[in-house]
Amino acid sequence: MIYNSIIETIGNTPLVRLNKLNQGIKGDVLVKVEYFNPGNSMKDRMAIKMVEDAEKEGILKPGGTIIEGTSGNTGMGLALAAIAKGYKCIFTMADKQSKEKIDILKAVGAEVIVCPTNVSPDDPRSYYSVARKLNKDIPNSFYPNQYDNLSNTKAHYETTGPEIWKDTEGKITHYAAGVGTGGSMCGTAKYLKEQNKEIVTVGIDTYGSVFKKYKETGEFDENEIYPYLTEGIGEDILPKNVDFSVIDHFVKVTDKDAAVMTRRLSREEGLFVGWSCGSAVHGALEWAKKNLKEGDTMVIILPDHGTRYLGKIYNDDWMRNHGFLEDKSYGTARDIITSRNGNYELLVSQKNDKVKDAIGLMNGKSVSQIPVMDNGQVVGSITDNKLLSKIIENPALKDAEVAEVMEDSMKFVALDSTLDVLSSMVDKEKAVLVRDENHRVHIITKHDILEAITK
Ligand SMILES: N[C@@H](CCSC[C@H](N)C(=O)O)C(=O)O
Repeated sequence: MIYNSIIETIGNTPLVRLNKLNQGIKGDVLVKVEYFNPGNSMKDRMAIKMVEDAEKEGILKPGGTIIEGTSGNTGMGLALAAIAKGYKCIFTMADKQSKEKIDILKAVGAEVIVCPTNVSPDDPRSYYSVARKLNKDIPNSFYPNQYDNLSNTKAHYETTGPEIWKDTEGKITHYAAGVGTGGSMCGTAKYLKEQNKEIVTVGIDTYGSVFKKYKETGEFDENEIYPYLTEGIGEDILPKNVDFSVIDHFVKVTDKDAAVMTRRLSREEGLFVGWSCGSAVHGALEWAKKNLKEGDTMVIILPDHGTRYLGKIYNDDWMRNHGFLEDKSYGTARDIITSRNGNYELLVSQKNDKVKDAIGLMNGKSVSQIPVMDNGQVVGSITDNKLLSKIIENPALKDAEVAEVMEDSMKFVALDSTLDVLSSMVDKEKAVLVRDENHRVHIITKHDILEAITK
């Protein structure tokens, strides 16, 4: 068969049976290996659809520039579509994404702008905001917005779903996939449920992302949001492509469990896949162990290829430095709080307190950082080293209000965040905060984590 261009080779990826990692699970577990797409990821499917739909609607015109915020894979799909159709590409990416992804995008001629990860989505520096601003400033540019552009879901409704239905001869009973933009999860799930409404769908989420909590409570809980390492799934926004009505269950997977499972997929199944594939398989198998029955068929999507993570999860030093190679199972934020035996004291400063009083409080209790409150809510933080440099520059600040000198709030983490997750966060962050079952806020510092790890 001869194809007219590389984009005609998108889709029709193989379903492969797991032979080792599924030990102890009843039923058949199949994975759909999406790195067989020309851009080595599932995102090729929706990238070409977003481009062709925009052409049809006249939003993308000859000579145009495609601008997108991406964790890398959608960028690659868009870059291939752009090459075939003669467009330019500019991508914005968060600095947590692997260097390989940035290099790959540059290799196919795209311009890449790296933006900070640890800012909120509406901060002008975020990769979402920078993409939107470039789209406003650059004439004849097109911003696909994979998060809210429903062509994303449609691509999977039209291709991924039918392929799975056909290749399993309608025998699929369970479908599992990571949820990032929501397109592959929901487009495929919608198609499959239309063929057989009994099919059960399991969305895989990360710790630090809002999806699972939102599904369970209907509330967008900002306290669920904190930085995580896994690339390509999880979110701090609710994309329009996430249709919660077609996702029956969510399972959260830690960065470490995902990384370890990804390496096992390579070594035990010969599937050299990317990090979120480990999340999908770890979460799906955890769910399958409890719920799959003899005769069931589960299909799990493996979104991308392992080459993109050679410097991270496939690098032993990187894994060791993140505590991911250790065998021992870690305690959690809950354990740290329990070990305080009910001795509860959260030192805080109020937004309107005088700076000199806040310093007095920190000195008196020998602490180096405290949250700042306003009306019972955490609104910021002060740390001794930043405060010191500000006061040296301007001694009059001693008499100012704390609001004038405070920094961003410490991040909230989940009560069941493991110490490995906590330690990777306090590397970048100050201390972190956690709410217990009684909604009391506790602070966890680097010192607390070290003590818990060495106990
Ligand atoms: N917030 C996520 C990325 C969400 S999906 C983006 C998509 N996979 C892409 O390739 O652009 C993250 O933290 O990686």
